[in-house]
Amino acid sequence: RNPPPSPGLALPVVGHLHLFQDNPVDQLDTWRQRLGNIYTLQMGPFRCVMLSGYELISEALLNHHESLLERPNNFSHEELFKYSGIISLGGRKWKEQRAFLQSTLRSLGMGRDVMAERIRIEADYLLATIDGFNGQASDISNLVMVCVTNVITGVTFSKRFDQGDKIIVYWLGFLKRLFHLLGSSAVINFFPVLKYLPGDRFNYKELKSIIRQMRATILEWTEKDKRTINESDEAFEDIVQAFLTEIERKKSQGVKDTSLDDVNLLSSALSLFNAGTETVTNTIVFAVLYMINFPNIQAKLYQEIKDLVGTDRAPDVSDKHKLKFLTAFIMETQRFACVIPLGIDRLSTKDVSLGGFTVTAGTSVMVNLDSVLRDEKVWGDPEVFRPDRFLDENGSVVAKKEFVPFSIGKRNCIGEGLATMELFIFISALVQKFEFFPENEGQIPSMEPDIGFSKVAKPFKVRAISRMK
Ligand code: HEM
Repeated sequence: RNPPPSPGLALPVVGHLHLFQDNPVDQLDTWRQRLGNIYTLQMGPFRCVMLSGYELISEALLNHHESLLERPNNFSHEELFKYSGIISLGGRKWKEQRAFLQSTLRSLGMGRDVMAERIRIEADYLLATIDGFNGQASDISNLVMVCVTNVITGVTFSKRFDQGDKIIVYWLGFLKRLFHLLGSSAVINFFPVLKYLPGDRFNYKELKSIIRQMRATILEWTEKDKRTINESDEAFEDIVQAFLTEIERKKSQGVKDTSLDDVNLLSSALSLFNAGTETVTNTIVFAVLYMINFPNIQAKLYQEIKDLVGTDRAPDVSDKHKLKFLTAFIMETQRFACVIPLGIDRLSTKDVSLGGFTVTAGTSVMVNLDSVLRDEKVWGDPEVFRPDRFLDENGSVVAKKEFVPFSIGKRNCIGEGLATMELFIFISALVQKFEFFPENEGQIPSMEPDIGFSKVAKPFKVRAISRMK
């Protein structure tokens, strides 16, 4: 069968888990250098194959996509999400759910002016709140997350919240804790028996309780009883309205085998929050961190906006083609930060031949996006933060195929269009309005991230001095 090589002896019960060092992403890179772009890891009873480098990842996700569209049978997808919602569904139901959400997001304006307007309102709120700090050093990550969350609550439920709102304070607590716990409880994916230990050493019980509370909140936000559903409606103000209408249509057509039901409504709404808030928030926070680390780059970003847009109005999406250095800066921020380093795990449903090896059916397949975004052969100096790498000699933006923060193929990020718009509007607004400094002069906060399921900047405070006063 020619299985991909493994990094060493797989011990009974634990497999290769004992070989992991503190920083898992660095560890995977070390194995890649020794074993090549494809290798096997035995994680408890589960066989995983790790793919690195653009060639192999694109071969898997573009050429063999039909065999790699499912999610593995692990604790996160099975027990927490009960194989429901866009992230955890597989097969025909996933296809139905994805097509429905994609077309609903499009009809709600993803990539168009109406969506830009929604984001603009949140960007204005962000600027006004930061301005209110009057240059006092503060950690802005929670505030950014409120604004980014409001974009999703707007699209999903037509709701928005102010920073001090009790419900949003709770919600952010859930979201932040959820991402932390998805990292610390990941070991249960490979050793399900650990969840039966007394106490809650691996945060299994807490994680389940948080998901339960998030589902209850989402159910409340849908305001199902207060909505009037009309099956013939074609225009909707939010995803919930579109979803409930489709549920009614399916019912009246007598369709039973469908993913458009109440369970998937809650789970897909939860999926959009889980996938669409941390990622965008972290990227914006990293952008501010990099601006503090590289004042020359910050000055150049401001100068570009000042020269090409001015300071009387905020930059909008139609300015993007002019703001080439800013666009390159955002791309370099995404490359350098790589907030979802290992994508979301897949399951091979057939034997797949990859890189000269056989990945047998039933194997978990992980794609190491970090290995592509930091590949020395592609970028030359991947450890250097250099936005200019995305500009050619005429100053035009170069879109390299290896720029893959949203992954590739049929199951790539469904929110790419929305995220790209959010990053442009939020970051350009911040650059135009403020000059950012470290909390204490001369003490630059570290760019080294905390690594769990996602990469997060270590907490830092920033002084934002308004350029408009
Ligand atoms: C900078 C921001 C973002 C990054 C870097 C990012 C990255 C990713 C990555 C790497 C995947 C895994 C794709 C794969 O399995 O191959 C993914 C999936 C997904 N993302 Fe994003 N994402 C971002 C923002 C968003 C936003 C704003 C939304 C909400 C609209 C969103 C919704 C999703 C969903 C629902 C999936 C699962 C898709 C599926 O299973 O079919 N993401 N994202």
